[in-house]
Amino acid sequence: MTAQVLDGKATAAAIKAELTTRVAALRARGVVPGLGTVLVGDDPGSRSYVAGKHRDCAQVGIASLREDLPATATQAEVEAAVARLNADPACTGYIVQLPLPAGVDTNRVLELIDPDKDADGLHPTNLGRLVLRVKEPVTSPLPCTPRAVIELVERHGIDLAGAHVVVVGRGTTVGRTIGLLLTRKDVNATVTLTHTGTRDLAAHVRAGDVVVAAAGQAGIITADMVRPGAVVLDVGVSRVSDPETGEARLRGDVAPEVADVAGWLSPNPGGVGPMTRAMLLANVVESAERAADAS
Ligand SMILES: Nc1nc2c(c(=O)[nH]1)N[C@@H](CN(C=O)c1ccc(C(=O)N[C@@H](CCC(=O)O)C(=O)O)cc1)CN2
Repeated sequence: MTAQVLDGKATAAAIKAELTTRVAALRARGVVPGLGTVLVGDDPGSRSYVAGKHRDCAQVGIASLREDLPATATQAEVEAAVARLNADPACTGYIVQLPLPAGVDTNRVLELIDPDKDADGLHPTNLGRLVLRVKEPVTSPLPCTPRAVIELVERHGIDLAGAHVVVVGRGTTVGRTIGLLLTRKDVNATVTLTHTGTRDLAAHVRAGDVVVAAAGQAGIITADMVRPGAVVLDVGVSRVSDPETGEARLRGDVAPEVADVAGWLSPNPGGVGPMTRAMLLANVVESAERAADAS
């Protein structure tokens, strides 16, 4: 079997085209959505993701604002950047790029974000809303990567209702939050959350109709662990050095041979990553629409 491709690049492009129309409609009402970013340090991955977010904003007509701080920034300096974006009326939503350098308390920073400007859906108030609203629509931003996974699968015509989804990894941006979305009534999947402490990971993964690999460990999901025909989403990214050239290369959590077994597979790059960026834009547009409708 050769897996069909869950094409994140093409799907994200279609979503961005839809959002461009919605942003134009907001601008016609005098509302200009503005995304802010807080980037601390010079991690090449984080720098490139933030640059991509600003490029996306320019493409769809969202204004963008940057708070770039050095790796030596103190907790107080990071908190001051958050306070500036909270107070800036031109910023309708913003994100703090993760991970933050060691020495900065991530949870403390996330808690200081104005929940109404939380474009990542990672503020405790917004996560709490997601916990409480199982049946009714959620009218607050949703975590971008979990939303990206679900949107990518559904836009390829795959129904998640009743499916057994096995999630590998318990990080803040994906593993801990994706189950909250997948088990909502409108998605109706059943979720197993696995992590580094899980005994016999392979047996759990093999039981999945859908596998979400978000452990950040290159090639952890091998072909023998995947049920033939399963839907596999490769979310994790690791930078590994090429043994021959020594150059840094990006590798996903899913070994290439999984394509011979899976029914559907998201490429990495070109799968969940571009969709994560598209869902961030969707969060910003939806928040601006809600605010405009309320005023
Ligand atoms: N505040 C947040 N921090 C982080 C998040 C997040 O959702 N919010 N997720 C990840 C990083 N991330 C977004 O911030 C992200 C990762 C990857 C991509 C992407 O488009 N990747 C490309 C490949 C890019 C490359 O070649 O380097 C792809 O998959 O095709 C976008 C966003 C952690 N931090």
